[in-house]
Amino acid sequence: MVSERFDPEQWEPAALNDEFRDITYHRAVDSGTVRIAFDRPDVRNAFRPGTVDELYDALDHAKRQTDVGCILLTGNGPSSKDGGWAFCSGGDQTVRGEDGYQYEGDEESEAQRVRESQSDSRSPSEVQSTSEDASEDASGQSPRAQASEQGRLHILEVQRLIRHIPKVVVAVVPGWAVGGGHSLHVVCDLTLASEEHAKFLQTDPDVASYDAGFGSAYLAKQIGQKKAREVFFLGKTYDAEEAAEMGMVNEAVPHEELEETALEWGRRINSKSPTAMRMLKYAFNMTDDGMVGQQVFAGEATRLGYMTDEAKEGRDAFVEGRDPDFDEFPWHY
Ligand SMILES: CC(C)(COP(=O)(O)OP(=O)(O)OC[C@H]1O[C@@H](n2cnc3c(N)ncnc32)[C@H](O)[C@@H]1OP(=O)(O)O)[C@@H](O)C(=O)NCCC(=O)NCCSC(=O)CCC(=O)c1ccccc1C(=O)O
Repeated sequence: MVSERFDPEQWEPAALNDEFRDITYHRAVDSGTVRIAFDRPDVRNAFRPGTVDELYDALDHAKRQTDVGCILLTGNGPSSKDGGWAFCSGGDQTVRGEDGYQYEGDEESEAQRVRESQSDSRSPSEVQSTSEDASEDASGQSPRAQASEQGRLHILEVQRLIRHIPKVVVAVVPGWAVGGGHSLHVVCDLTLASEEHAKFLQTDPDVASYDAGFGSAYLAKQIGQKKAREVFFLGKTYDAEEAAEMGMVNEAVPHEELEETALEWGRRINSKSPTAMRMLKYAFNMTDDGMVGQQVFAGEATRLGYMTDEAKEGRDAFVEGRDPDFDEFPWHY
């Protein structure tokens, strides 16, 4: 069983699913929707470094599927220990070291294996680095294979991927969204929550952590400064209805309808124009993302420009060694 509310008739395992240990990755049978789920329910779906690597890989894979328009990010459950539900409870505090979260056990062996296999051809700093885009990794290794001796804080790379992925990412919250898990739901485009079990809580300052980026500053854009400061400074727990009233949850639905509603949202999203949805996501991001936001939006504008006959004339003229002739193209106003 993947998760109690998971309907196996509606999903098939996606590529990479069998390689993952801490997450599951499925694709809907009837729409361009994928479901990526934390799969550590006994620890409220806390993430360790390997979890973050897998999450990055799954998101990066989903990003590249041109027939996928919607990504559901959720948490499997319930806990086999006490029946509790969670979206994600943030960084696994049991593996937190002095400079970040540590790979452990077989993750360490993986780190050692990767270091040994790469030591002939790469400097130590290269071995420890990751790029935001897996395809840009000089070694050709997936981020999953980049287990490091150093502590990691790379959930922020996942946050940036969610922010820039040209698809709609929906946080589907069946239980606790806490600490770094709360920040993840904040950075997702939409949040759908279980009426009965979803709970939203920021414990970052309790464990001397601080997401000073999207987790706090972007949250304040969603729910206002006073409320966002309350979330962090008082550490109150909010249920799904309260979170919806605050503006950080789009809708609260009965727990047993959560996954079906999420799939229905996926179908609605996939029925819309991919270009329009991509441009809208980047438009929403742009005002908060500074020059990077402008660059991402501008890149898509350039892509649209390249698709025109006008752009083809510019390219063809260069390739054919002649002056371009733009006379037939109007100066639109
Ligand atoms: C989530 C709780 C509120 C749930 O409470 P409750 O329902 O009473 O259940 P518990 O009995 O407490 O928990 C059940 C079981 O799960 C274990 N567990 C829960 N959360 C974690 C966790 N985060 N790490 C490890 N283990 C966890 C718990 O110990 C129990 O185990 P048993 O063996 O059964 O006893 C409550 O559990 C809770 O408050 N959890 C801690 C939440 C927390 O503080 N999370 C960390 C916040 S900091 C963070 O997430 C990192 C931030 C971050 O990502 C980041 C920030 C800035 C820069 C970079 C980064 C980055 O990249 O990491």
